[in-house]
Amino acid sequence: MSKPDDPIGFGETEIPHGETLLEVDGLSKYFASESGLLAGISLETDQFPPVSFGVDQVKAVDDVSFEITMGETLGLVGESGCGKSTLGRTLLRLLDPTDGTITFKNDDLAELSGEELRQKRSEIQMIFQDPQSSLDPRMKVGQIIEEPMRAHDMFDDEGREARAKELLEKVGLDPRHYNRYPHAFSGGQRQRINLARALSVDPDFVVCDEPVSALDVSIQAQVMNTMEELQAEFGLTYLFIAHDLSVIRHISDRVAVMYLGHIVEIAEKEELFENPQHPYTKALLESIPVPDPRESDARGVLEGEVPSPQDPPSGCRFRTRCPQLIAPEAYEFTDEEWAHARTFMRAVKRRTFEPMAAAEIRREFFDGDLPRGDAGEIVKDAIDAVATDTGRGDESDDERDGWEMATDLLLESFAEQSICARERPAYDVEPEHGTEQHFAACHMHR
Ligand SMILES: Nc1ncnc2c1ncn2[C@@H]1O[C@H](COP(=O)(O)OP(=O)(O)OP(=O)(O)O)[C@@H](O)[C@H]1O
Repeated sequence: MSKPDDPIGFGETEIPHGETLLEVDGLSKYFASESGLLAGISLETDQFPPVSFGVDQVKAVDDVSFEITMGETLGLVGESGCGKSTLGRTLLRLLDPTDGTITFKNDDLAELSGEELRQKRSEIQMIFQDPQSSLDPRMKVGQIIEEPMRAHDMFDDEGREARAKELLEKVGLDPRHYNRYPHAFSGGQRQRINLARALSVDPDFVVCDEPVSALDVSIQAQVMNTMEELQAEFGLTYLFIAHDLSVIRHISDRVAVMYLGHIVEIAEKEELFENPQHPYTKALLESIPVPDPRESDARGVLEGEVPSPQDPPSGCRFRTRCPQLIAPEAYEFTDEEWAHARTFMRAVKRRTFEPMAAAEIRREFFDGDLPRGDAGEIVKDAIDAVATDTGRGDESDDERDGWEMATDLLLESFAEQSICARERPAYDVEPEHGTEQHFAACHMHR
């Protein structure tokens, strides 16, 4: 925490350590999928007039809610494209939110504009991944660090220089390098310059977007350690975005896991790593490379592609890849029958097996026994549609072949009827480690 007599701090902030600093509620950010005159216009040959004017939107962040408390580091992790950067930028109002509120110290940032927003911006800063391109090569390090202070009319020239030099030292650089240009510094040092610049205006909250991803592993830990020291000294709160779980584990107090625009799990760090409750989190944790290659075969992998954020799955967004998709209640599946049907449905959808006779498919996927009742009839029709001896591929009069028919039949009858497709999950789980809330968006916890 910065002390009032600390020459570099501007005094205590009014929010006590551990109290809510930022609260995000129902935040969404949609992008128009294409810019230009013809964006959103599509040709539909089977209708009249053959043109539709649907606005295609990329739902990069979709109805996200969470809080960050004063002095903590919330890690935000997820695969590339899941919306992490968009969320970070929207919090800072570098992007305008489509919907929702961002309450920062009692102000709704989503509503602020003009001078009010400009004022707030000194309290929230951002550090980006690429320390190379975020530093203007024509400016000296001192000018770079002083720039935000100048923009916010802080201090006179002398005061700014004194603060810049002090900050250089605080971030682990030599204050005598004040007059050097960025190219004279290594990647890790350049990220330290970025840190000094962000801290120059004494922010409370720093959004760190993959700040160490471009650095060598050996340098990553050093920069993170410095960030932790600065956090303790200046009472900073971090939202730390990374795709690398070992980085997240190093620095976070709590962790939020993002998938396709939604937050699917939030928990204290130890709880999340030791007691993950969302199948996506489990898959991410299992995909961490292990030093012993003999173990690697046994590890789960994320199957299938991430669906398009333009047309995300209903209900749980992870359901199309989830190994634990819940059986639809309309049928009386046993656990084993459902496991077989689910595996078969995925294999047909992805066409992961060579065409074979119907009896062979039954043996391969169902141990020879189809599910009982209506579910069995559906599976039988699907098998017949793709099997070499009963396949209807050649007979179909439109472009749909047997695989497509089988895929549609199985998905519509089973996957789309699951609670996972019908309702968006949101549950609190009893934590095994610590006392913080453990949120998991998975119907297994219903
Ligand atoms: N300006 C934009 N216009 C249209 N779509 C965008 C824009 N910015 C991001 N997107 C889309 O929004 C989705 C989320 O992107 P975002 O960059 O936030 O993800 P991310 O998790 O930070 O990924 P990465 O780690 O690769 O940066 C992606 O599908 C991306 O293509």
